[in-house]
Amino acid sequence: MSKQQRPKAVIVIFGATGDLAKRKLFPSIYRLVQNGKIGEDFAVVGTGRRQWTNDVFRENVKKSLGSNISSHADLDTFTSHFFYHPLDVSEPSSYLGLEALLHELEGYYKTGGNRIFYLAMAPDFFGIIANNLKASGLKDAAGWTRLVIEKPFGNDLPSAKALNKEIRAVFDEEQIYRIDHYLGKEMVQNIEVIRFANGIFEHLWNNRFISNVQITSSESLGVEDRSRYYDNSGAVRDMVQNHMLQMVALLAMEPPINLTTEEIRSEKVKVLRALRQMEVNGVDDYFVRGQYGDGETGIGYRKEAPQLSASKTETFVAGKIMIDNYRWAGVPFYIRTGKRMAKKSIKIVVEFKDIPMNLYYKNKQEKHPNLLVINIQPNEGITLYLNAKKAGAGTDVKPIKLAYNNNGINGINTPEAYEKLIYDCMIGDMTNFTHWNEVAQSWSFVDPILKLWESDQPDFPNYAAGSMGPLEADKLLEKDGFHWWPIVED
Ligand SMILES: NC(=O)C1=CN([C@@H]2O[C@H](COP(=O)(O)OP(=O)(O)OC[C@H]3O[C@@H](n4cnc5c(N)ncnc54)[C@H](OP(=O)(O)O)[C@@H]3O)[C@@H](O)[C@H]2O)C=CC1
Ligand SMILES: O=C1O[C@H](COP(=O)(O)O)[C@@H](O)[C@H](O)[C@H]1O
Repeated sequence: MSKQQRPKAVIVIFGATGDLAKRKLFPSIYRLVQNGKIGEDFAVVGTGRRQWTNDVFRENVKKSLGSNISSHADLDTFTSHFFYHPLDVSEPSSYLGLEALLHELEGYYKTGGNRIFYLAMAPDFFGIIANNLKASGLKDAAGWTRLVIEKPFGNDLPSAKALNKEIRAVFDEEQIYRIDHYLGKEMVQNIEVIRFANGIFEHLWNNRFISNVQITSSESLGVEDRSRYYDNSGAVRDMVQNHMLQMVALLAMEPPINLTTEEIRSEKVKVLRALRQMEVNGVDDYFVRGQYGDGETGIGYRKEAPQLSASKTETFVAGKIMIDNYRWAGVPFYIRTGKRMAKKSIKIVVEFKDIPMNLYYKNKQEKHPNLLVINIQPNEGITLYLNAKKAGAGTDVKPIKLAYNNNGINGINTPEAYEKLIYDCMIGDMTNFTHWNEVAQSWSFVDPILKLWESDQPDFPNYAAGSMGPLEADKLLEKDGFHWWPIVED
């Protein structure tokens, strides 16, 4: 990429002393610079209430990169682009000094007056920050201004609508980048290509040939030091409303008429609109929840922090999602996600229907349906499970697999999701960010689950740390004649 094409901007991170900035944002910006995607024309301004200096901030940025650095000289040059401005976001006067700093940096780094405001903070602050960016004049930059908003966007549909109204009073929809980092994952982006660039799949991609789809995002970690946030959120808000439903939308959408942001988003919205809406008293037929107790891999959720001792927050969700449209009528999309499960894995299994008559199995009850597995993490790739003849005499069958592994050199995955999304924001590509209509439809789908689960008393804990979740999650599929395909690393 020539130097002229590299995007230029000052990136202001609200919440720069927090976990997300440290674990994801700084390392991603570093890699973008290392890979030549951004050049010299950038600066990062970190904010938080902590009274840090530029030097302290730069030390923290360095630490966040761990051992993933090419040389110490490069590192000093890199962190010299980082500046810290202490600020309490709810205090309008604290924004004044920020404008002066941005002005100075824009002159020095020749960023064309382009500004990204990245809100890496709790959602309660999103509206306040947007209003203060307007009141202080910070949003009226000489170049373009973009607002990146972390999830969760609201707490339910009414609060999301209120938040959206507040933000839209300041920013246009085209300036709002609602980030869902799953949309930056290589293999999540690959779903569209696997589907629409392969005749052998696309023609079979419907209710005549697919019996069910299973999407798992299991984590081996618990809530770590995020329990304050997590306990008010739970797995439905934290994972289902956003990441899991986005994967459902990509798997189920119709081919867009072209690859523009508008067309792709609009196809996803159509799927989300077609999700079968549950009544509160019908949720139990479709969704089950869990919370981990003591187990092989650790202590129970309620013991992780004093304020969790009687928590009824779900750390696991499994659900059956029906898409009531022509292509998908009758095909369950099962999802499950949870903390402290047996392993970290993100995987999609597309199970194809059985052939009408089974000539080759010895045992007529035996079934080896064809599966297309999309491995998202930790391995990236696709595996197709087929049946073939056992070598030797006779026509006995054995399942075989064709596997494609997308991992980079030495098993290092392709660019980190945040790296791609920060870059997309810098070049103004909103395709892999969620439009308000997607967010609203997703809340509308999960709201009945939240309503029911907030109103009754669950029997927690109901799964052991290190397991694949509660028995109810297995029963959910068994009653339809299916079972979860085991999570093996293909
Ligand atoms: N961490 C993660 O893995 C992920 C996080 N997210 C989302 O990212 C966002 C941030 O999460 P995370 O980094 O974990 O949160 P943290 O609690 O680690 O960080 C919160 C940040 O907000 C700052 N802050 C809090 N109150 C104020 C205030 N009044 N004025 C100025 N700054 C303030 C804190 O700085 P200080 O203490 O210095 O004031 C800190 O930098 C959330 O929306 C979360 O849902 C999304 C996906 C994953
Ligand atoms: O958004 C979130 O995602 C992470 C899981 O992300 P992954 O890329 O590691 O699959 C989850 O741990 C966190 O609770 C949630 O807020």
